[in-house]
Amino acid sequence: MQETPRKVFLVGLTTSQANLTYELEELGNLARANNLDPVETFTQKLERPNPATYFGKGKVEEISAAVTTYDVDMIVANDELTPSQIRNLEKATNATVVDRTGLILDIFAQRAQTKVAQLQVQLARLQYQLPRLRTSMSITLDQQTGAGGGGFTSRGAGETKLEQSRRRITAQMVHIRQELADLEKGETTRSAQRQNNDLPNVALVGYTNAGKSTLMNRLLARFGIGASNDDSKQVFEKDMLFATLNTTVRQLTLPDKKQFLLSDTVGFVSKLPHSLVAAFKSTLQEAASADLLLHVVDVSDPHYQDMMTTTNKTLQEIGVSGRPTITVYNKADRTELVFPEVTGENAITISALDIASQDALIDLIKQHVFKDVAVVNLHIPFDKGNIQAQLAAKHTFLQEDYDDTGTLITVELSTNERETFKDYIV
Ligand SMILES: Nc1nc2c(ncn2[C@@H]2O[C@H](COP(=O)(O)OP(=O)(O)OP(=O)(O)O)[C@@H](O)[C@H]2O)c(=O)[nH]1
Ligand SMILES: [Mg+2]
Repeated sequence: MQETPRKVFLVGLTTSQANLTYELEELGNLARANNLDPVETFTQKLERPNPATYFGKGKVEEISAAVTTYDVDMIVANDELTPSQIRNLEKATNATVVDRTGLILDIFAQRAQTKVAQLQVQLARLQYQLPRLRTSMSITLDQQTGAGGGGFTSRGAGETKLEQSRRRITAQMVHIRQELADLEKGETTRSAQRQNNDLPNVALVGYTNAGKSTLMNRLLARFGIGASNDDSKQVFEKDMLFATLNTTVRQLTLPDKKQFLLSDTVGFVSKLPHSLVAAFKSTLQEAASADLLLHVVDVSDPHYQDMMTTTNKTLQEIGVSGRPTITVYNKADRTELVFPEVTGENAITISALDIASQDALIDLIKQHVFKDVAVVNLHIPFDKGNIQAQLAAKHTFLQEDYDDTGTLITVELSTNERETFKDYIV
């Protein structure tokens, strides 16, 4: 059963580049996803954060007073704070201070389903926790990760105890890295096998909650193996932040037998902690090696442009750049926009829930990933029936005829396939 949400303050700074309205709305969503209830927001305009207390002195006093008035015991900060900023703010306000990074790590920890995701998140948390052992948040983290055994509850705890915790965490990190390396070896093999498969690889990427998994499921229901009869191939979709943490790859077969692989990936949010970005780099290999990215955008969100910028920045950070991309403006059913509508070579407005939209998107994907196909004529001797079967499994023949020695086939082949079957091309 869900406990009553804990009341918190959201606090943030307007620095020169920040879009604080967008970031605070996002922070509120992150807080709510952690069962926190933001009751008030405090902001201040500063060139850069105060190195000691994040806010200036006056603001800290204002917040301290409000902590008493509102009877709030937790403050959520919009940036990643330094360990000493957290400690000083906690001392001044008498409340627990959590930063954006801590919140995101907690959500990921709750959502992680697979062994790899769990280890990656745990590693990221320990890395975050290590320099923060003397903040009150680390006590909660301790209990959750079992890292420090929930050992010290007062800030005056002895250096030895602190040293012990540090050592334990470091040892745990070494262990997890080893376990991950072992697990990833298996994953690399699988991914290499897929590459041999020769099928174009299309990856769904985008901001969290944009509708990536929904789109994947709708397309799978129609074009997946076994199609709608097979629910086990469906991925998890839900109206929540970070519903998906691990990458799923599925094969789609279109009515004309053209095939491609579609992968669903973790969603992004601004200021995604570096430790998590690093941790999920390997999970995001599918996106990095994709022939085509579908950048899914929730166009019904007033902040969708900021979300697009966030996604592009994150992709760059994980080393995915210069990939051919289609921007998919999704959830148009919640707006006044016309859909489905192709708006240029690389953009389309759709609703993932709408069949006509799915078809229009598939057409656009085909134009991109099968653009190297060409019509060829093949002559296959009668004793090479296996070659003909191989082709028939993947293609609808445009024409089929016979002569004395074999079958004459007209079919669309990709560059790779034209190479494979070059002996039969006439
Ligand atoms: N109205 C409407 N809702 C949609 C559409 N696409 C997705 N949704 C809803 O949006 C919510 C989030 O969808 P998901 O598919 O889980 O989003 P995601 O991009 O996979 O999110 P993460 O896994 O968190 O990154 C769900 O409640 C969906 O039903 C759409 O085209 N129209
Ligand atoms: Mg998802």
